[in-house]
Formats: sequence, structure tokens, C-alpha cells
Amino acid sequence: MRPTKSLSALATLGFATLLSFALTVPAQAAGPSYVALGDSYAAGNGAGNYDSASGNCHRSFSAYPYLWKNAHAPSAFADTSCSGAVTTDVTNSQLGPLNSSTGVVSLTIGGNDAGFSDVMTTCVTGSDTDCVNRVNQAESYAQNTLPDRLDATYNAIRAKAPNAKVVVLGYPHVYTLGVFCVGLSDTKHRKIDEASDVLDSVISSRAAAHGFVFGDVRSAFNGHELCSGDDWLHSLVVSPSWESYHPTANGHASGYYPVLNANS
Ligand SMILES: CCCCCCCCCCCCCCCC(=O)Oc1ccc([N+](=O)[O-])cc1
Repeated sequence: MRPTKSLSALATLGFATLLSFALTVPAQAAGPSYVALGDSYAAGNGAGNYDSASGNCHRSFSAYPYLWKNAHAPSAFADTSCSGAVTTDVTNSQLGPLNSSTGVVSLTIGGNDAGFSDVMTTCVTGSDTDCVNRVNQAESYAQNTLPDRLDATYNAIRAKAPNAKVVVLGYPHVYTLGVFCVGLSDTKHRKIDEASDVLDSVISSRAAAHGFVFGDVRSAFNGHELCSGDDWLHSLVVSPSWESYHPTANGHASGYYPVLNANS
């Protein structure tokens, strides 16, 4: 056999091997199809690196949905979360991408229904009594009205994504308590943290009733709330104001994302 011929045979063999390798081994292992839903805590207001195509939804490429997508290479991905969303916004305008092949759904929702922005505005501009009264009203809403609204939203998600693992992520405490901190009073800090606990308790119980997983982020944020000295939340932001009292990029990477990962 002439050397050229054997070389050409070898080359043919090599090419065939390469070809079969290329045909049988996908470039990247595909994870389950993933859809992210929810409010500004899901969209990533406060995390920076915003997707300009998301307009006033202010979705961030550094928020937990994109961190999960980048790590798990889902076979399909959609993020329909949006700044200011309430439960009916999820049901009415975020469920488009869900289908029977959807493998994982995440969402953070309920805080705006209970009046998050108005509560924080009242607590920043009003007296201790104003703040306590406004939080009491929000807690009463969370306990009496929010459960039915969450049920309707969770039912709509399950109807469109019958095979998905649904991970409902909660809200962190906003303040580290018992430390010296310039700004709002200790009374306000305690009351606002109490509101996170009430919201998380209601959301967790409704999620469990639907067979959804509840991802509690409070311990992940422990020691990184406002006044901690290593804050993973923004305080009042003058511009853009929609970042106020929302998680930073660190809050998404080290608070929300590990909790989503552990529960998905
Ligand atoms: C319900 C009383 C909550 C009191 C403080 C408790 C803080 C922890 C819970 C946080 C809940 C945040 C959910 C809201 C996220 C959200 O969409 O915020 C907005 C972001 C931006 C706008 N906006 O109008 O631009 C409006 C709302």
C-alpha cells in the first residue's frame, strides 16, 4: 500500500469518526425548558445590566432567572417577569410561553398585591404610627385577600404547564435588626420585616397546597439586609427609583439564585 493511500484511508477514517462524534454528541447538554414569571424581584430591578428590550419591565441579565438559564442550558427559556406585576398580571400577560413541555417554572409574586410601593412610601415619609398602621393593613390584605389571588394564579400556571416543577420564591427581610443604623426608626424596621414574614408565610402555605416548592430566601439573605454593612438590597434610590428596596446583583447571585438552584 502506498503511503499516500494509507494516509488518505486514515484521513477518511478520521473524518468519519469526527462526523459520527459530531452527529451523536450535542454541542451542549440541554436542560429542561424553563420559564421565569413574576414581579420586579424576579425581573431583577436593582441588579443592573438591564435588557433594554424589556422596556419598563426592567429585566436584568444579572437576575436569578438568567443566572439559572446560564448555568443549566435549558432547551427553551422565556422570562416574562415584570416590574410592578401583581398576581392578575401574571395570569393575564405572563403565561404565554408555558406548555406541556415546560420543565421548570420560577416566580416571585404577591408583594405588589399587598401594596409594597405604597407601604414603603408611607414608612419613609410618615411617622412610626403611619408606618405601623399601613403595614398592618398590608398584612391583613396578605392574610385575607392574597390567598385566593395566589390560588387563581397557581391554578392558571398548573393548567398551562402540567408537567413543570414550579418553584415559588419568597421575599427577604429588608433590615438587619438590633444594629445601629442611620435612617428609619427601629420600630419601622421591625414592622417592615414582620411584613416579609407574613407574606412568606401566606405564599409558602398556598404554594404547598398546589404541590409547588417554596424557596425561602430569608436565611440566604441573613446578615445582608439593609443596615448589615454588607447589604444585598438597595435602600431608597432617588434615580432610578424603581431600584429602591430591591436586591442588588449580589442579592440575586448569592441570595436568590442558590435557593432556586437548591429547589429546582
Ligand atoms: C406588602 C408590604 C411589604 C412591606 C415590605 C416588605 C418587603 C419585602 C417584600 C417585598 C415585596 C416586593 C414586591 C414588589 C416588587 C415590585 O414589582 O416592585 C415594584 C418595582 C417597580 C415599580 N414601579 O412602579 O416602577 C413598582 C413596584
